[in-house]
Amino acid sequence: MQKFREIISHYSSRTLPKAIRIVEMGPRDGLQSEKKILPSDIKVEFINRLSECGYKNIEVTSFVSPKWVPQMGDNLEVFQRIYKKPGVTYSALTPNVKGYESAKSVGVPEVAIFASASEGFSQKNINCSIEESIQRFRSIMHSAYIDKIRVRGYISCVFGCPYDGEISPEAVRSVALKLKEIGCYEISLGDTIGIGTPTKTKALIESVLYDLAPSEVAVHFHNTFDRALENIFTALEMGITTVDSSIASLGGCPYADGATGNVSTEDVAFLCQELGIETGLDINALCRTANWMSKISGIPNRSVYQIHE
Ligand SMILES: CC(C)(COP(=O)([O-])OP(=O)([O-])OC[C@H]1O[C@@H](n2cnc3c(N)ncnc32)[C@H](O)[C@@H]1OP(=O)([O-])[O-])[C@@H](O)C(=O)NCCC(=O)NCCSC(=O)C[C@@](C)(O)CC(=O)[O-]
Repeated sequence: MQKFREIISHYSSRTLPKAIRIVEMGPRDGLQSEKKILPSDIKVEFINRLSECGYKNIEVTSFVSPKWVPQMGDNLEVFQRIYKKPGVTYSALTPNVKGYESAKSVGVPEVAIFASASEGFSQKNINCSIEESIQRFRSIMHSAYIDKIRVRGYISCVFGCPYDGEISPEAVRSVALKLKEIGCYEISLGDTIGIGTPTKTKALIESVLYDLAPSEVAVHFHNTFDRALENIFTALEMGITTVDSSIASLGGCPYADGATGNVSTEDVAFLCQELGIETGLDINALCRTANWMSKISGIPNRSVYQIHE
């Protein structure tokens, strides 16, 4: 809680947005690197519970190769079985046209393509160079435009890469511009290995805001070194209003050893509440869902803000 106190005292005098949108990552980024593959029944119930927490956006699964990420191998079943609450957008990751077509076959209304700011991670994660990935994504964009499916873009390794080391803000800016040019409505900046700091966050956001409006940028921090919350509030000060997070701080990345989960949704929502920022989320419902998930899956709840039932 000391961290919370520091953030509240540091940011309460700053200019922050009145409201933000939180995109829930738990079912996808959260579960994709868990050693244990959870039964589809649990995933479906998990997403149904999340749907009652007040989100507008939940990333449900990924239509990637099951040989690469077996944890998401039940993508079709999970997407088909979840209750689709009106007003909530349920999205999924698609790395190529094959994934896109599978997602479309079960009525996914929004997909996300995922590029990297580093060549090494691009090769390890999606088996092609950055430039080749952009070409693949063009084919997805072409179909998505015809099908009226919205496309979000991710950039991984925005500060550093487990294979290539430090990444410059200019490298991220260049990929962000390409994703915008091919038609992504929003680009989420992924600190995949969680090495961001407020100073680095400021430099990165300044760089991408040369080409993108703040409303076209989201931030996606993993919390490896416990800096994610400070980085988020630095981004909010700079006009960003979309934050990716994961309930119970679930997650990691199958191709970035040692990276821990996304920043906790409960922690972000609680701090926003204390700072007078509207998230639309019911914090008690979030905490109960995190407790349920942790109990049924055996995955620890790593959120700082918890309720003990
Ligand atoms: C991109 C590929 C598929 C290339 O993988 P590849 O092996 O180069 O693919 P390929 O086109 O050569 O095909 C090989 C086989 O895979 C099949 N295949 C091909 N595509 C699909 C598909 N979509 N769905 C199901 N199956 C597929 C294809 O049909 C074929 O099957 P076979 O003939 O051998 O039986 C692979 O590398 C892959 O799936 N990678 C995804 C890895 C992944 O999900 N990583 C985690 C994502 S998280 C992330 O990136 C970071 C982020 C977004 O969270 C932000 C952050 O945290 O910072």
